[in-house]
Amino acid sequence: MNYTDKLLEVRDLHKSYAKGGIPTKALNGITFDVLPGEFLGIMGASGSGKTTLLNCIATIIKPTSGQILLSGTNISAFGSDELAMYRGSKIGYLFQDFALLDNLTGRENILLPLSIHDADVRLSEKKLNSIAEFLKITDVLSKFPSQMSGGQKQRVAAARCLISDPDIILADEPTGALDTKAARLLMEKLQEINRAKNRTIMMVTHDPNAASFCSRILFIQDGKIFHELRRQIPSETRDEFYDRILRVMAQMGGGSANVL
Ligand SMILES: Nc1ncnc2c1ncn2[C@@H]1O[C@H](COP(=O)(O)OP(=O)(O)OP(=O)(O)O)[C@@H](O)[C@H]1O
Repeated sequence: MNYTDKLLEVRDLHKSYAKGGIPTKALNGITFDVLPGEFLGIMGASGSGKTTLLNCIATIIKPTSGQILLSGTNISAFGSDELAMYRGSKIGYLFQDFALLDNLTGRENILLPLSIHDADVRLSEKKLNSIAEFLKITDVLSKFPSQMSGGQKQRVAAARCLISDPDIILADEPTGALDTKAARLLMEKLQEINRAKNRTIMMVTHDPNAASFCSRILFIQDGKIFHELRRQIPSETRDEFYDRILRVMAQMGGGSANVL
């Protein structure tokens, strides 16, 4: 593996879908890097290509052209064994709708990635208990997803991401199905995961409030990068960063937080 100080390098990424015979250009030449320890937000109007970008990095879909390198290794060239290893241990994916298995308890859902890899049971339990305490989900570990609140489900999903120590956590609208209070608690936890646990996070969001927890934001328009904002840490408060996010959103169209 080639050494690089960039965790992720996305180079001239294109993705076209053939929809009803008419190709849709979802990504139209996207290039950026992610450094270890960054909390990168991806914003943009509906249909601008955010999920497509995240899913290319997650190897859920294949780009039409361009390169994605993780720690210097081109993931687009992976064979099926390497892909399975990459998905299982290098990335964690947090979905808007949690993607928990309904017939498994919180504990079983969280341990699932480890049980697939035959991990040491006692070590796994120890790790699980410390992550559960951190995410304030200890009391729901023996409950099924149908017995949990939305916020608890998303924190269980976050614990499932953390348990396999991924290099990067990809999150697609993780607060999209949560009320304001649960969304805030999740974002505070993600920020702590990023800062105190030094995890790299890349998060797609429509919500400027959620985005204000990020250290940098890429704004996507028509499959291209339109603008980039970087939070001045520690001098810039989250409120000040939020105001700058709103201003870019206004420039991108409509002037209302709801348009993106
Ligand atoms: N499987 C697919 N087949 C055909 N077209 C698709 C497919 N997935 C996405 N698209 C199209 O690609 C473009 C980008 O979609 P994408 O889901 O990446 O946007 P997005 O920014 O995540 O949108 P949203 O914020 O609404 O989730 C859109 O025009 C969409 O209709």
